[in-house]
Amino acid sequence: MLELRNLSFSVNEGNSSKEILNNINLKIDDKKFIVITGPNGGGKSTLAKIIMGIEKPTSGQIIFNGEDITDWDITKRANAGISFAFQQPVRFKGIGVKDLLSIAAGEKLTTSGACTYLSEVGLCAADYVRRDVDTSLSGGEIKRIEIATILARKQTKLAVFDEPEAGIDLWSFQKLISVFEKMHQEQRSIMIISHQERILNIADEIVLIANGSIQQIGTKEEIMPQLMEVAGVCDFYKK
Ligand SMILES: Nc1ncnc2c1ncn2[C@@H]1O[C@H](COP(=O)(O)OP(=O)(O)OP(=O)(O)O)[C@@H](O)[C@H]1O
Repeated sequence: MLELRNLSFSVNEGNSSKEILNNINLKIDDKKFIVITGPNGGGKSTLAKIIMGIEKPTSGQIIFNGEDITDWDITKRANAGISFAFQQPVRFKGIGVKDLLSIAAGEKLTTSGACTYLSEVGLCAADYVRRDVDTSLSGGEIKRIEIATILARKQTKLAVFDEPEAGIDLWSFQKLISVFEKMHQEQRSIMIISHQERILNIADEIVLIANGSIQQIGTKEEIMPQLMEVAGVCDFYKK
């Protein structure tokens, strides 16, 4: 499904270059659920942005379903079936929640159709379906609405979520776990960037990224000891 080959990413800082990702090699097979984890600033979000086409790698290749998509723009990648939920979702003044879900679905949704997706992410649909996707929504609300847009995108083959748990209350978090499990059962590939042990628990495979490099790939049992060794990360893994 997705293969990252020798992927590196650097940015210019004054007269020098700062390396953010260094020689990342990773395969995400069809229908796999992988979690990317690791300490703050390790390069996880940058990797997700490179997969979606928001950032361009300095070197390396991205192969999706056998095609080299390294030079494809965001729209082409989205049309090919890659969906992305931002760590901090974008807000749109003047666009309603129902409109946004319709854009994601690629068809004009009925109110009840839009409500189905909102209910799946634990929102009382009637309260939100007529709201705008603007700054009046709380952080947890906009996060869940964005996750609902990914559910509405039926052509999604690979869904990438950047810290979906951020700002989500405990009850809704349990709902989200069910959403990810359902997506997995629907045979979509899922990549979630997360610090949450309950998300690590349901992954097929966990990738530990620190200092811009993949440190280890394995099951939760294999990864946990190394995870705890990576300086300063222990506090982030809350049960
Ligand atoms: N455009 C940029 N210019 C300069 N530095 C950048 C740029 N983009 C990312 N970085 C730096 O690269 C590092 C990796 O950032 P990234 O957001 O990918 O980390 P992360 O692993 O997702 O962290 P977190 O867990 O805190 O979300 C950070 O030190 C960040 O400040």
